[in-house]
Amino acid sequence: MTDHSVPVLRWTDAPEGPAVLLLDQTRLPAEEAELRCGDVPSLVSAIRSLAVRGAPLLGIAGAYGVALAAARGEDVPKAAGVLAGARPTAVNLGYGARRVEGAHGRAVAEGAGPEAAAAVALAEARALHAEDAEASDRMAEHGRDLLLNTLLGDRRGARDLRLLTHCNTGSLVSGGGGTAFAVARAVHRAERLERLWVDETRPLLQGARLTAFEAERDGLPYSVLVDGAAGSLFAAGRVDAVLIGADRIAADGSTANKVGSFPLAVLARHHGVPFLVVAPVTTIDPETPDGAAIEIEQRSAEEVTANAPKGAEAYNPAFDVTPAELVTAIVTERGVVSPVGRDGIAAVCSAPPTGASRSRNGMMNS
Ligand SMILES: CSC[C@@H](O)[C@@H](O)C(=O)COP(=O)(O)O
Repeated sequence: MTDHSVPVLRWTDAPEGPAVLLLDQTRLPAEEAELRCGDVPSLVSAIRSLAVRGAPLLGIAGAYGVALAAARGEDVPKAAGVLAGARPTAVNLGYGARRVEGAHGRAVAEGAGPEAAAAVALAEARALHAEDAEASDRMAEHGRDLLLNTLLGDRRGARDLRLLTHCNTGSLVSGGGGTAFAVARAVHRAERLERLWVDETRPLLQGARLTAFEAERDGLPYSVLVDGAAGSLFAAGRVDAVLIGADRIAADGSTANKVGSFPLAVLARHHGVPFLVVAPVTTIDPETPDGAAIEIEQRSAEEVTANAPKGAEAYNPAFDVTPAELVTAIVTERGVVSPVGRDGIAAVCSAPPTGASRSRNGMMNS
């Protein structure tokens, strides 16, 4: 995993009181600066500005945010609601906030005083943080084995892999090594990565600024490309698989991820290339029946109109939805879902938390 001189996210009790400390991702790669969020409004602002971002890390931030409200003696359900709504698409944010709210509420119901209940909330946030780190390791193993042994092992022979990724999905978005990027890193450590193609990821450049930063740090061979160049790479036969993360996976396997992911899935299908989604089970939302039901965050026009005439209007969705039928497999910490559909999604959701992958109900061993 990438070592950051400033930790991606940590809790502090001292000296000025409890706070969530963040590596400010808006300032990368130029500067590794720490941002102190001493109350829920400042954390919500950091979430909205993408100082802290990426689905699993948003879950961790939401969890610590609720612990922060509890430590400050504030209205915990209200804080959880505000945090959960700060960005609508990434389901982990609400999951983390609501999980800690639940632990705090149960402690209060059992008679805990404010300090004891706040300690329970913090312990729950820490547990979620540790679980996410563990999940990264398992996803990396499952994804690497799926690529090297199952999907591409026979077809590609001994040739090393050219993997294409979009947005940023490494240790900057996780308590551990990340999701899709963690798989690329594992392939690299297996000495089977020829190249990681890094989409720059318009408009906020999470690929060019953040994934390239992580690839550089971890020594992966990589190239940055503008998002629109992916088609010519596929046409030239220079992509062996696409790896992306997810912000929300619906019950049918349809996947919301950074805008520009869906066109990659179409390209991958056209060229017969596997398209893999790598995400922890916490990113699956069984309450969302299908892709059409996923709320897509719309962002400000200013993010895309810097070079347009004054007053230009914009269409700026943060995410798009890839239909389940275009996803070759979903790699989770509990195993791999393939084919992707309701049965496989239901099976992985009910699999034991650290269990090995299974070979029934649409899940296959990797
Ligand atoms: C493991 S991260 C998966 C997704 O959260 C990631 O691909 C993504 O789209 C992040 O979007 P962002 O708007 O930068 O938070």
